[in-house]
Amino acid sequence: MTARIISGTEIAQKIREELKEEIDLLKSRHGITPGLATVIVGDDPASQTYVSSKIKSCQALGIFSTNYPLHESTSEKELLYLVKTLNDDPTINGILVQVPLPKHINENKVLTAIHPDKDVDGFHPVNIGRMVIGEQGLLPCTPAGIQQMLMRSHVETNGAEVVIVGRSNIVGKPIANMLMQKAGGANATVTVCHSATRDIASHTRRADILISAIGKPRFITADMVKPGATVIDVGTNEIGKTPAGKRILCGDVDFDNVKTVAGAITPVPGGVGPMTIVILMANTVKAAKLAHGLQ
Ligand SMILES: Nc1nc2c(c(=O)[nH]1)N[C@@H](CN(C=O)c1ccc(C(=O)N[C@@H](CCC(=O)O)C(=O)O)cc1)CN2
Repeated sequence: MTARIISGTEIAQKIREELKEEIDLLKSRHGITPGLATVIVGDDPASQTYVSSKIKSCQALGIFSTNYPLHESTSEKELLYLVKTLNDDPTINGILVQVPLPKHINENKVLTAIHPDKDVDGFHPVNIGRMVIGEQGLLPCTPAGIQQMLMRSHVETNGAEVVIVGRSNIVGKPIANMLMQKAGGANATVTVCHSATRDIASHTRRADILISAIGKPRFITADMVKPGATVIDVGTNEIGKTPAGKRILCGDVDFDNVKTVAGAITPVPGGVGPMTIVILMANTVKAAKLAHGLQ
């Protein structure tokens, strides 16, 4: 048996088509063009790839985007000043500061300086709080992308055993909360494994839905997966470069072996990654509608 492939590339394309219609209507009926500001500090190649993908996605959809590539030495004070300027800019509905930031900058201080209504990453405590209590807000892109993959692929989540490996602030913790939600959520039973968890495999083998977001290449092996389980691989681990210098990626999951056990699986690349980008686009449109009292 070989697992069904859950293609983030295909699902993201479908969502992009839906968004394009929404954006065209915003423009034709209300004269509104959603605006996204992207901020990147330093020259990390992976971050540059991701921000470039976000900008290209804006251009394809007709979202106004403006990029602020800052030098590695940019001070925290200078970055906070830029964020404040963008908070006050009416043409900008969403602000994205690419993480990780250089060590001399307090990341949480910068991310919480973004106005919650422009926090299209869904990282701000106000949006995290809204998510936890089930109120409308801006959801973090990768967790919301995973939720869309599960919903649109008709993966049964109600009462499902979900095991998440990883407890980061941008994936593990928020996806755990989202999938345990009842109203509008997955209504699942959630376990979160992390660096202090003993015998991780004893948990992963229980999972109907296994989500790995730890950044360890091929960490999840076939013996760690329940036959027929749905496996969501959030890992984007660089394991080398092509002769042309392009990054070679693999996920947290040993895809070639796990796909012989799993019932459904997401690939890397082409799985969760594209969903992160398209949910960012959706959040920017949502923020634009909110700013104009249409949401
Ligand atoms: N401000 C933010 N910073 C970061 C976020 C985020 O959501 N907001 N998430 C991650 C990185 N990330 C988004 O920026 C991200 C990761 C991967 C992809 C993606 O499309 N990956 C492709 C492969 C791309 C490649 O060739 O490297 C895939 O998996 O198919 C998009 C966005 C950390 N920082």
